[in-house]
Amino acid sequence: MRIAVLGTGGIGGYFGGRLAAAGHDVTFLARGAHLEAIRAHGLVVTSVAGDFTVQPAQATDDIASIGGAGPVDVVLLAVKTWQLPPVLAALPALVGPGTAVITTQNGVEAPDQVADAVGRAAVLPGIAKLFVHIEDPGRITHVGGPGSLVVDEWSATPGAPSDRVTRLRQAIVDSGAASPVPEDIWAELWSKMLFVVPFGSLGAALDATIGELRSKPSSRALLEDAMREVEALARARGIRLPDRVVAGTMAFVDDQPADGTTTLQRDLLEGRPSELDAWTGAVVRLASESRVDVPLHRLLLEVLTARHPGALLG
Ligand SMILES: NC(=O)C1=CN([C@@H]2O[C@H](COP(=O)(O)OP(=O)(O)OC[C@H]3O[C@@H](n4cnc5c(N)ncnc54)[C@H](OP(=O)(O)O)[C@@H]3O)[C@@H](O)[C@H]2O)C=CC1
Ligand SMILES: CC(C)(CO)C(=O)C(=O)O
Repeated sequence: MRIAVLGTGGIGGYFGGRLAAAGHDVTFLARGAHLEAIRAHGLVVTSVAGDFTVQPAQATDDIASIGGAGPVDVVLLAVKTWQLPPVLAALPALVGPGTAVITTQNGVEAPDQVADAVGRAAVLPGIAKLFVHIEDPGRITHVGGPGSLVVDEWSATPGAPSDRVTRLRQAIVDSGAASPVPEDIWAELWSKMLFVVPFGSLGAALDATIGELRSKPSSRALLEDAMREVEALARARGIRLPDRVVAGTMAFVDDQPADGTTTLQRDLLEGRPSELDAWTGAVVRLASESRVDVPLHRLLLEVLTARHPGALLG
């Protein structure tokens, strides 16, 4: 398959790297010192699921040059939410009638943003579950989590995946990652939101790891309360979340590496622009639209915005 990885960070470097190592024709969009290191030494991935290096790796900082060779089969869209606008502006040149554009962003709004650029038929909502980051220029580190990338068509027929989704899931599995079949991709996307937004915003507000949040009774209770707010919002919007989704998510929380933190928390605490608007901001915004009360998320948004004035600047 001809694949464009737009954003070679934790997610793009990990899943794109595995697909390249498995023999697919992958071009990585990267920039700066990271791009230089990839060009010089390849893309080096250290992973609890097995280390590998893509060398040579096809990498560029010019999206137009990828589209210049015609549409690709798959776009793995793996930039942060606030980095989407310029990438989406260039995306149409990479998309032909059969191209699948996989979203990997946390939150629930990226699929619609991509659909506005290239149409719903191209979009495969995706959910990445793993802890992975850029360690140094050219080097990606995967420290834990399921290591999965769930994908499906926008309007999937249960039990009857499209040919391109079947091929893609098989390619992901053959590359050494997991790609479980979701019952309902939208419920899966919201379930991830229900996990990551409470974890991310409370982790940032309290400067706590997942191990600390889950082991102190006070923060554990807040985590569950925040998850219940997202559950109420999702159900109000007609999302068919699994029964007992909060209990199931807390069991998942208990299973994650104790020192795990979210990308949101790390970006906020290190003073970088962040996805706060797409995570906590989206919960508050969508709740107001759906007339659902989310006081804990409102408080977290207020506190984090006041404490990190650059957080909403993309
Ligand atoms: N990391 C994780 O464990 C998980 C992340 N996610 C989600 O996946 C998405 C991606 O996250 P993650 O991989 O951590 O992010 P990273 O910041 O690690 O990766 C994004 C990469 O894209 C690059 N980039 C952005 N715009 C451009 C551009 N126009 N041209 C070239 N390069 C560009 C960035 O470069 P630069 O640094 O120079 O801006 C960066 O290297 C997020 O929405 C996140 O919520 C989901 C599950 C787990
Ligand atoms: C918490 C984590 C690593 C879970 O996949 C995540 O999605 C993020 O930090 O963006």
